[in-house]
Amino acid sequence: MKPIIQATQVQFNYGAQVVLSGVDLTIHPGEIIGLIGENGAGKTTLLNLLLGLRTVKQGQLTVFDQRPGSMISKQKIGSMLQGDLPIRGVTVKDMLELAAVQYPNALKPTDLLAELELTPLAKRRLNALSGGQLRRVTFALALIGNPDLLFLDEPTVGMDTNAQQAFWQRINALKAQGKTMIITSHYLPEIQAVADRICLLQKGQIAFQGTFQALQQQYQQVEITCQTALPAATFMDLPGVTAVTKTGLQLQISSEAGDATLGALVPFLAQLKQVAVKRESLADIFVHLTKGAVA
Ligand SMILES: Nc1ncnc2c1ncn2[C@@H]1O[C@H](COP(=O)(O)OP(=O)(O)OP(=O)(O)O)[C@@H](O)[C@H]1O
Repeated sequence: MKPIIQATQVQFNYGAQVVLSGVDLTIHPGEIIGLIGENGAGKTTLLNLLLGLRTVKQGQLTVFDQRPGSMISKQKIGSMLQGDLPIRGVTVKDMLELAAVQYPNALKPTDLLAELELTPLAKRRLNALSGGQLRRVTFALALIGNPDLLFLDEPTVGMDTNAQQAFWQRINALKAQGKTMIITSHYLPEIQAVADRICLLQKGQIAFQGTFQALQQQYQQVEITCQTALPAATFMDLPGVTAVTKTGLQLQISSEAGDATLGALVPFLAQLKQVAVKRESLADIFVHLTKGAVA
């Protein structure tokens, strides 16, 4: 399948500050990419390059086989960027109608408002919306052109819990329709749940690209808990073990090589009860990978 986005050795700098370097990225139709990284890692800059708002300094970047910012790619992309402030004096419905005329396959504003449960806000001026309401309207603006490709930069910031749930339901529905998305978020459980692939940017470089499962496999930190009468010392020297604590019968083993440690526990299994293994979440792994790295 032909990729929608192809980045080869992309580099970008603001003056002397290199913000992105050596970025290779291929995104296929229907994929959801979770773009994560610390503050200042270069996520928004990458989205700006993909939108043609900034120009690549070195390397190649194509979107729908075109240079970023071309008319064809503009008509196929919907974006929700940080600090997006549409014209604030107009009403929600008028804003959507103004936006709709720019796209050949636009959705009907009233239908979209109904689908996103925004009809009660249709006649409200944008400057009379709360922060979370404005974010939801900005999402509607990203969808109005019925885009094939969506860039969503920290989309749920400011949304209340109900709005966030409705947002992720909508994202799953869009995924089912085959839309392609790049989503950045600092709420990593959201990214873990929705992304087909994670792309971790560190100081402007891609430090990891792949499924969450592949990241978990690469990062073998696990916590094993169980009940046993065996002394803690039995487990200290097993492969991968970094710490062992025991309180009463309750044993906790920390390991940096989960598969190796679990394998070495097999001979003891008859003496271990209620064994539980907790693998690291995306948020845990992110902390380990970025700890001490200042962007
Ligand atoms: N207009 C600009 N002029 C100069 N430097 C900039 C400009 N915009 C961003 N930068 C710098 O580029 C780097 C990358 O910024 P970017 O906004 O892409 O990071 P980010 O990963 O999106 O961060 P965050 O998670 O905080 O949104 C940062 O060091 C930032 O200070």
